Amino acid sequence: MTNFNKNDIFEVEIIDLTHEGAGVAKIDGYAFFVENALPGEVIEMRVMKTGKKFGFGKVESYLSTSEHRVTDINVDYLRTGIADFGHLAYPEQLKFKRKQIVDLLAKTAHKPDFPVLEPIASPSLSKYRNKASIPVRTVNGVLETGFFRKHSHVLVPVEDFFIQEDEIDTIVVAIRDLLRKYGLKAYNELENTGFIRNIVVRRAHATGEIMVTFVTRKLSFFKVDGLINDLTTQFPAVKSIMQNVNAGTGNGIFGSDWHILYGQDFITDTMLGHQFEISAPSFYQVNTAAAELLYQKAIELADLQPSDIVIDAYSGIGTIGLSLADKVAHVYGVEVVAAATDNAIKNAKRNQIDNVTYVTGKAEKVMSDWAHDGIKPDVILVDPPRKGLDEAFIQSASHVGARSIVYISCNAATFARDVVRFEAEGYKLDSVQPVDLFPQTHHVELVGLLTRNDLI
Ligand SMILES: C[S@@+](CC[C@H](N)C(=O)[O-])C[C@H]1O[C@@H](n2cnc3c(N)ncnc32)[C@H](O)[C@@H]1O
Repeated sequence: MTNFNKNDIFEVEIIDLTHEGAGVAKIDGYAFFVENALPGEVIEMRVMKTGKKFGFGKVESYLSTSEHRVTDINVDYLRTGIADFGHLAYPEQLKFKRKQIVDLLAKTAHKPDFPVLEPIASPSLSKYRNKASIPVRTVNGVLETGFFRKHSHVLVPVEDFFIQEDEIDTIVVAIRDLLRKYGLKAYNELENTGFIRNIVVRRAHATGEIMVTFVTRKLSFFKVDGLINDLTTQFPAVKSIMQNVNAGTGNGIFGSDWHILYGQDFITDTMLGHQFEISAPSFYQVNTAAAELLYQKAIELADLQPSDIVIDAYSGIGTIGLSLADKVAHVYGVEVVAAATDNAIKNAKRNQIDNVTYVTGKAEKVMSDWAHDGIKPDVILVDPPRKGLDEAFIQSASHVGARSIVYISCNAATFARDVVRFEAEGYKLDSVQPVDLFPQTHHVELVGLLTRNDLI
């Protein structure tokens, strides 16, 4: 076993990538993770840090570079994680994401070589994000907006975020300048002082309407009138300015205290031919055009019949359920964020859809209530957060006899775990279709279809 000291230099070959895009090199079986290094590349690596099981290295020089390397990427995008795969050619990003799903299904669900379909690419490879959550901090005595360096809270000032819509980058810089003009103080998380913690901007992809949320440490907002006047004069597309007060010291962006500073508390977008109100606390997919492809695929896999009862679990503002309601008899949706359910109910009315029922609650509890009430869904569509489904949800969902489960997942690891649980309850995995919602980043999205064994 080699002894490693900080600043030692080794010649190594990169043999793999971690799921977050770092290169992996091994010396005598000991793994080093190296930023900005791709499989096949031979580098001189400087040892930066070592632990019991693995260490971190830095590229000192490239002795050979990969044919799949993108050379004109700003390294700040890799350092901050804004685009941690930005140095890898897009077709290779897709291959890597597919392989991750294949590997996780092999490891966790004991399905070696499951025929995961070729990923559906995102229609846009950059400038696709319709939402930005930008931290505001003081750097060298000046209020700055940017992004934290990976695994840290050191702000790297950034003006061009590469994967966000241009209009969002422009308004973030303008807001930064207005905050400076009005002398507002950036948050200091070490001392829990200062005022502006984050700026959250959401822009409806189809309509161009913009919502700005100022996340502040306290309620009282110095010089807010001038700031709002300047901002709305400069950007007439701003339809909503919100304030969220977060006095906490944790990492969560939003607190629970919301105020309307200007206009309405929602913006409106169009997806798959329907209009959707979106409020600030509600989830809304960040890559609208790719999300439309994902939802279309999910609806296609559901193979809906006019007499079907569908459950849309983790329904957010109703995007999926309302997009399929005209094909079925009734849709029941459940979502834990009340503001999102409120949007879903209004969105149903706005689109003259009356065969839907949306409730606020935890999916695991409401699914069991529905089962007790005798609701017999034909299809259960789930779209949970990264932690996947609760065991209780899988139990109740499996006992109501739905012919299929359409599972949209943003985390292949929890998806693979939940496939095992559904299989124990009599379902079988039929297909897995990755859809790339997050080009240039490590994030993976997929839709899987499970069908009941006894129906085959
Ligand atoms: C990935 S989003 C999907 C939202 C929606 N289907 C869409 O595509 O816009 C997951 C949603 O699940 C909600 N959620 C999280 N935990 C939940 C729970 N235990 N029960 C119900 N909804 C939950 C979140 O608030 C969020 O709206």
